[in-house]
Amino acid sequence: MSTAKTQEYTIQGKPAASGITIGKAVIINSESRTITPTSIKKREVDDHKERFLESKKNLIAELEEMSGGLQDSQTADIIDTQKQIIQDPEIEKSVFDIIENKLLSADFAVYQTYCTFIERLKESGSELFRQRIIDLEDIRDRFIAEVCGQKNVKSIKKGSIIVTREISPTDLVTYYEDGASGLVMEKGGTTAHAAIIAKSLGMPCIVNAKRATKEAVKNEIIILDANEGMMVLRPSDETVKDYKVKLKAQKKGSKLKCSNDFETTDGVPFKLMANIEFEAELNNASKSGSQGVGLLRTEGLLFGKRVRNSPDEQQEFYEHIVEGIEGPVTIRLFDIGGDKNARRPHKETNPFLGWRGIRLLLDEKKLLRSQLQAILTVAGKNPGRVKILVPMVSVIDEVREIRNEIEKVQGALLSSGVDIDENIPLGLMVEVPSVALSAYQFAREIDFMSIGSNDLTQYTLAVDRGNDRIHTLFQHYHPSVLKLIKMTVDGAKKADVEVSVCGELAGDEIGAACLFGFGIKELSMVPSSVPKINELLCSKSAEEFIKLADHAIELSSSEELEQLYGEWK
Ligand SMILES: C=C(OP(=O)(O)O)C(=O)O
Repeated sequence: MSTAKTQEYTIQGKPAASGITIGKAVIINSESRTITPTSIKKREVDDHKERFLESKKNLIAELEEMSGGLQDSQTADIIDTQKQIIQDPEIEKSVFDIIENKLLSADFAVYQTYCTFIERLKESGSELFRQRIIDLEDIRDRFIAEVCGQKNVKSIKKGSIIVTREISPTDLVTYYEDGASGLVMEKGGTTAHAAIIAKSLGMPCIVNAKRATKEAVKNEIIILDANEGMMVLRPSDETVKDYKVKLKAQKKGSKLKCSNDFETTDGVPFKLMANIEFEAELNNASKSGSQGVGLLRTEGLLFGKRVRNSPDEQQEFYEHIVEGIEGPVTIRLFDIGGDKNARRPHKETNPFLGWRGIRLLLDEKKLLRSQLQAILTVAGKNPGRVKILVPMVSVIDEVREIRNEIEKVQGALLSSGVDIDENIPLGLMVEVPSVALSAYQFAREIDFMSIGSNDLTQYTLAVDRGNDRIHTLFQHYHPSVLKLIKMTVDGAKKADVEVSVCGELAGDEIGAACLFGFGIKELSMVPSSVPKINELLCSKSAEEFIKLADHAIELSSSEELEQLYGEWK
């Protein structure tokens, strides 16, 4: 609900992806727990019933996809129960009754129906029904997101600015492909997954914009100035005029290509790579001048309306990426869990510390093997170009087990006459402090290491990277994070293994300068950051970066590093 403000005013957030855009607001309220009743006309009844049935079909299909990839019987049971609930004729009867007889919208009909059932179960006080309640709440929220999602996707016009509490990366890409030009999120920090994708797509984005969905009005023109971390509501004609001038300058000034060679003033070479997840990012990645893909996130293949998880579908995707860019492509195995769990059946109290990344894949062998089969087939066709990266490693056995799995799948491919790349490099993400602290021991087991500074920061500082209440504590320049990075470099060097960084720190000026100073010669980042980091690393000698890094590691806080950098630069 909007306030009665009629004058221009701004909402301040935090810049997550730079740029300015002017467009009509599209409000997406992804927090669907309280839905207010919306009346509909008699002639709209069929449309709303149809919307319900369509959403039901999509949810069932999604659950079936999920159970196709999952093996453990507990998970299969939960999925089965959820399917039964969705297909329960009582639910459909109640939803239709609300739509037809009370003339209320499909999202509210779903909401009220599920809430009534949940209340009944709660009243029974039975411990046995507890899991049922969780299932019902989960389905209710997904159902509403699905019903509303269809409505919202249809109403997106080219140039629209998405204003939402939070959004999944796959939904964001869908809106981007429909022409959305910017993103305002009420929740999240600058390393929330959707914010990273927005940056990669070149969409201006701010996070932490309090009350944005309440204050912005659907279809009203707003200005998103992500350089200043704010959005302007009800802008005056004069403000719009000023911003149009800024927009023109932005178009002229946007530089997508590196203008320097990839070496410092004293000739020390470095590599700058791109982080991508969707085909939509490929164009920016190759235009940016990056020397390959240092991180291909693959979770997008499993969620939302883009599900493509069979080996053939995955193979097509990986091939498209490998063909679409020059240089090596590092494919990270599915990193499901944490904030990338929108459609997972298990609810966990601490998802970031739970069933995530490699932990999940080693339990879900069918899913793991289908991905390995696809990657290894593409690697066989493009020898020397594909690397495999393992997410969320915390103990050494996980690395050994995954190597074993790779060998098994390679054996099966060879016996069916498929070429393989026998020397495909296997690397691990350094995200958990246990790996950084024992870097040498881990490095001996693998071919390369890639530091995921986003997760390494969250696990070192015990700060949920997406939690807006504590976002100021998420400090990737924190001396303890830098010390762990340095320890990783030292351990890897002893084992003669290369280290790169693929977290946001690599695309950040202060971060990149220190990382290079620590001796890290490969940095992977959102494509739009490549030219800026190239310019920075080409502007000084390796010795100067080393001096900065040596000094940085002795500091006591992030603020001190920012100050030091200002003086150093
Ligand atoms: C690159 C990283 O992974 P994610 O996809 O979780 O941001 C990281 O944690 O730094």
